Amino acid sequence: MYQGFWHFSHISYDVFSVEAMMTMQNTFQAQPTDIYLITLPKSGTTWIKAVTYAIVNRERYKNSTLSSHPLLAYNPHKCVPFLETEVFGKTSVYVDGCLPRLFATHIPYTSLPQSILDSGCRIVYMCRNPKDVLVSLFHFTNKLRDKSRCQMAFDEAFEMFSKGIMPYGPYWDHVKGYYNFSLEHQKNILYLTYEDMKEDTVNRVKHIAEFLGYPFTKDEEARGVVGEIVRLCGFKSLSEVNKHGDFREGVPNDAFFREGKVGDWRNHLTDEMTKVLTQITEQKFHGMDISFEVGAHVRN
Ligand SMILES: Nc1ncnc2c1ncn2[C@@H]1O[C@H](COP(=O)(O)OS(=O)(=O)O)[C@@H](OP(=O)(O)O)[C@H]1O
Repeated sequence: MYQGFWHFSHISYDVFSVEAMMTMQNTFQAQPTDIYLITLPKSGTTWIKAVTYAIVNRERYKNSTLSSHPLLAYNPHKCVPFLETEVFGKTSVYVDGCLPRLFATHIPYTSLPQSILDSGCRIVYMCRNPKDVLVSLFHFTNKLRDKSRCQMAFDEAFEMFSKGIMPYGPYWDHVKGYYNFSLEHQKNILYLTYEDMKEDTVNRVKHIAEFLGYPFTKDEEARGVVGEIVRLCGFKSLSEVNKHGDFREGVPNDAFFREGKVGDWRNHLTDEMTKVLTQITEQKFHGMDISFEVGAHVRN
């Protein structure tokens, strides 16, 4: 645990380790044009990476046939790198000196490199109903090939999650950290939920584009560019592209695409588990204008 949050150790995950993050805290230099996509694991990282990549690079690929778009060939995690992997030299496929630099990270607010906060760059934060995060994380870890390290029963996973133990957790503190930051810095951070994005993808995509300074023109809207991006980045399209192969050793591409639905927790949590997580969430988010109910919009 470091600065109130759980992290991997160097032995478990070198570039994502707490040691790597601590090094970066002091040395990483953000640029004002940078864009950071910040999430907790299993909160929509892959989706927001795809959407943002498609928005920001749409001019670049506008003449390419649909089949040559990078998102139809590569996992979105290859198109938008994690900050940690980039800083520690494991470059991704599509980071080739283009501006803006597009990074994703799970680093909690309290440990984010200061230069990111000082640079005035744009941050998109996406969170998701904790119950669905737990379920998604449970399935993901059980899909990893290194079974000895990750296998656990659902009630064990629940126990750990509700105690705050997950990578970059506690869940509630992570969400709250960025929520509080967003109250003071609405120009710099867009706070989204997975549920809102699911419910009204077209308008959310437009909103993200505007926030990032890449608004769709009337002509683009008339040509259906927004709809194309929504389809390209939709669960159906991405899960098809990523049906085979590995993202990295032991992590199959398809592990990032399971159901892509809101509310699958209802198929996993007992009434008692539901009660516990509801209580913790109500208590931790007391006074915050945040809801994961479909139809309830988070501040934007
Ligand atoms: N395009 C798209 N649209 C909607 N939903 C999507 C999409 N891509 C991935 N997913 C679902 O997101 C869940 C994985 O979360 P993350 O992408 O945050 O995982 S990770 O942190 O990058 O490992 C995981 O959710 P669950 O299906 O509930 O497990 C994925 O299925």
